[in-house]
Amino acid sequence: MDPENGIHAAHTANGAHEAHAALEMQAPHGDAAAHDLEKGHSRKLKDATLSLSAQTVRVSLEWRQLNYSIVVKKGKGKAEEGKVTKRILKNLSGTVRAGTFVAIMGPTGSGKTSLLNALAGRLQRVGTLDGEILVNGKPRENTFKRITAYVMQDDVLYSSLTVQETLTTAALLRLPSKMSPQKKMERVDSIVSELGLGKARNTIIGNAFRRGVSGGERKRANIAVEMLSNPSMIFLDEPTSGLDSFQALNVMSSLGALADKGRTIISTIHQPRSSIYALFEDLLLLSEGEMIYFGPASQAVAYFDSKGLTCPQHFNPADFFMDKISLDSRDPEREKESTGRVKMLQAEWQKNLPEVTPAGADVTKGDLSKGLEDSSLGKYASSWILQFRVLLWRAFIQTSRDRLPLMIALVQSIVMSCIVGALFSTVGNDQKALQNRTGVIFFTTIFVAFNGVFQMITTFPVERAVIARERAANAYRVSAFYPAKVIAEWPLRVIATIIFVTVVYWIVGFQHDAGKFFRYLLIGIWEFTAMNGVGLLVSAIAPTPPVALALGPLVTVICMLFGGFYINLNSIPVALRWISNLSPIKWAFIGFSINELEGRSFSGCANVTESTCYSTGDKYLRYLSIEDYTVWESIGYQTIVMIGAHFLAYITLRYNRVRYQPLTAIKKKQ
Ligand SMILES: Nc1ncnc2c1ncn2[C@@H]1O[C@H](COP(=O)(O)OP(=O)(O)OP(=O)(O)O)[C@@H](O)[C@H]1O
Repeated sequence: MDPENGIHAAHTANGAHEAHAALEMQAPHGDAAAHDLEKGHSRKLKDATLSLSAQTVRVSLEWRQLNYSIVVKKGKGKAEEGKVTKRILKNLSGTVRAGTFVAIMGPTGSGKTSLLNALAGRLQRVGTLDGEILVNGKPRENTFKRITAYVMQDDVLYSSLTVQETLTTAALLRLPSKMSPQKKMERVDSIVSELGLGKARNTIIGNAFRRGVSGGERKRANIAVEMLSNPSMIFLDEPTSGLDSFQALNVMSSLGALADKGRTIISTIHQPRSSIYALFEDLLLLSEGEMIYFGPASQAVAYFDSKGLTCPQHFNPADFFMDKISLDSRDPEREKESTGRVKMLQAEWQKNLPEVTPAGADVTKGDLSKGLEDSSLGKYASSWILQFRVLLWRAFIQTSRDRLPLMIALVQSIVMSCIVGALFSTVGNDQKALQNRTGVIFFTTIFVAFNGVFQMITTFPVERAVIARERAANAYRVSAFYPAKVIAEWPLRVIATIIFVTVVYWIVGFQHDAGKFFRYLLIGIWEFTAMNGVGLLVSAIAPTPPVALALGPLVTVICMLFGGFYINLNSIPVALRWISNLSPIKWAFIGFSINELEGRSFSGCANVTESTCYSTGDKYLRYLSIEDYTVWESIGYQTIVMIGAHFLAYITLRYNRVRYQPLTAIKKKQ
């Protein structure tokens, strides 16, 4: 079957189906974002397949003498002085015409992702990139990012949102404010239709622990999010990784259809099956950072044939090329033979280069700003307040549906409060009771602290990948994201702390006074909120989730050490006292202790003269060196620590971001 006709036929059939499915779809309920969603859904799908290409400017891309190298090691001894530089991309030149579907193929480590990232402006600020990259004949500028999309290899999406909700939030955030909500929803519908996501529309994205859409649908949802801004050029890194061959064909067919509509598609791919290979218009083969072939995919077999490498009949050309351009290091003989072949192919390509990709050939000229839907826009498409509302809604939905972490915290609270209750229920009122009461108080501070930190370090580091992607696309400000996240999640996360503190307070038999109880509860809630900030700070600093999981307990234990229980606050060396002032555990311990012990009498000192006998709680507070504070002062200091922790977490999140090589300042090779 002609793959192109196949795609078109499937696409048209899908279009009708999606339109029908969209009309039947249930709109989620909730706040303003959801309201926008409902409006979008209740409308008639007048033009579900509204052509995105109508507004798309055609974009071509050229690159000349592109070199990318990184310093992998710096020598120590004199003989090794200087740097060891690894050349990842070597003198690459080429042109991608507007509206073509280009596949970048090559063995692992050949530089495919590096080239894709260099062209897309997503190469991290590691190493040196030089050469020339032109878009429609001109150097890239900031507009370039707004008319292009980049689809990462990993599908980083919120697992508990449905496909529809994922796309709706993305549309509300990324499309210009002056576009009406209805138009935004039309855009969502049209993309759902274009990418064949109709059936999956109301299914959650899912993850390894929770079944959601299929791998192919998740990949298409990922592509759909990036498609919302109606990009003229789409870069994709291994869009078929992790998919079975049928799903892979579906995804690649969808991309082929997008190219047919005038978009330029550049995608890396590992080893496509022959029906996927047939979808590519142009093929770029890389080996060891050098070009082996770049031209029509249909002529690649003939090109290899002309170099003495004949592809057997009925053999997948992609497999054949990979066999011929990979280095085989299984034994020295094979390595020598394969190295010689790759070098020959690299040299042959260099000879052909001026003829095959003449500078400026087939280059589309055109003003990129014509591809912008709102050229007056600043860095962000939507206003701060809309971003805040949408992110608040999303954070609430994600957290309330992601029940496992909440359930774990809840079960921990119930189990631990029962154990603590059983252990301390006969705590009494004698001298031993003093030790027992302060023991249970300190244990409460520790439990609440771990609860606050763990709920963040087990969820937020994973979420950071999504945030990184969204920030790279300038979807929203961190100043909108951070408060929305904290405010939306807090009511759900704090429940475990409320249960623990309440049960322990009454089972142990702390003072039967409503005012005292509510102050005690407030101290616990405040400590939890402060430790939430510490958890977010740790997660924002940690480069990976495992680092966050290691760092979180470490920081909590330090807070514990300086908490005033293991070491008397006056015994802490003066130079280190500032650390204890930063510990939410210390302020909670002080608040809890004063609230419970102040004004309370303890038996067992009638005939005792030793100063270690404490007839009143106030005496014991003096012994703990916390008699100078009041409950409200401890809450006040805790408030400062809480605000400080959240502020630092926000600042870290804001500035600890991936930095890319500049778009324009590529140095020309001398
Ligand atoms: N930041 C970096 N530090 C060190 N080496 C790097 C870095 N980035 C890329 N490389 C190296 O450059 C080479 C090309 O990497 P790249 O990811 O572009 O290859 P690839 O063809 O996409 O590989 P794969 O198919 O395995 O994803 C590899 O040897 C890789 O180890």
